[in-house]
Amino acid sequence: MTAIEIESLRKSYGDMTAIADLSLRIDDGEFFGLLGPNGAGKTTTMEILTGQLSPDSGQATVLGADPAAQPTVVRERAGILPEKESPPSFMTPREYFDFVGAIRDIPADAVTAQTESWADRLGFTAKLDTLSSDLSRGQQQKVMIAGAFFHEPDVVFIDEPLANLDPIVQERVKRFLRSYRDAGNTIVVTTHGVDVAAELCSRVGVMYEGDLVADVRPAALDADETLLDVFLDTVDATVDREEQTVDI
Ligand SMILES: Nc1ncnc2c1ncn2[C@@H]1O[C@H](COP(=O)(O)OP(=O)(O)OP(=O)(O)O)[C@@H](O)[C@H]1O
Repeated sequence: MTAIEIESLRKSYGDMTAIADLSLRIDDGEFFGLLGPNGAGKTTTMEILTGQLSPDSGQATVLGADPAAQPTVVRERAGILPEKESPPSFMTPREYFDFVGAIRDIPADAVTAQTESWADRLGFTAKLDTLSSDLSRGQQQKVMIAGAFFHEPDVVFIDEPLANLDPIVQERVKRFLRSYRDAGNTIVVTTHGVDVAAELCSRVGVMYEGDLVADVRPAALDADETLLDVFLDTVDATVDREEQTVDI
């Protein structure tokens, strides 16, 4: 089954083309990584898939629903962790989780169980009743990760999941993400961490100037080839091709 389908997607900001004719299919149960240099269009793609932005043309569907036309359908079934998002400064993590539980319609006892289990898993039990404004950036990131999974979404969109986390917590988050995918869920991450993508993802798409320029299965790479090699070679080859086109 297809979890995410993108067909001839285009999005510009004024004269700036952020997404140029992007097509991509992600199957149920894939752990998909979106890589690309700064400005490649990764965040714009994620924002379209999560219903935060409408495309200029083309189609995108998430679990069969159009995020632009049916944003609440997508938000109900998807977990979203945008880049640089923090829990509200005026709430404690416990209050934030109660809030997430309320808007997600999760029974109170399940919210309590999830709160305790996530605080234990990521090591912030002692901070559950501290105002978020008094948490470190990494502690805030832990709270946001937990909140994205509270309603056990079928599809999760995560921007830089390991940002600001110490190495011990990074390992715990990686282990959790693998187990979540092994349970049949679909995960889409955007990251600049090529090593992280190689380690976690079953499939990696490389974007450059709004287009997909490589589609790689890290496990299928030759022993003497790394994902970083593929990434650098693909981007270099695309830049060369464009420069030649301009010369002609
Ligand atoms: N609101 C906006 N207004 C104008 N231009 C924008 C806006 N948002 C993004 N862009 C431009 O669109 C292009 C794609 O941006 P996007 O944020 O999707 O890239 P990205 O791959 O996520 O980059 P990064 O890795 O740096 O986060 C960039 O050239 C960016 O400057």
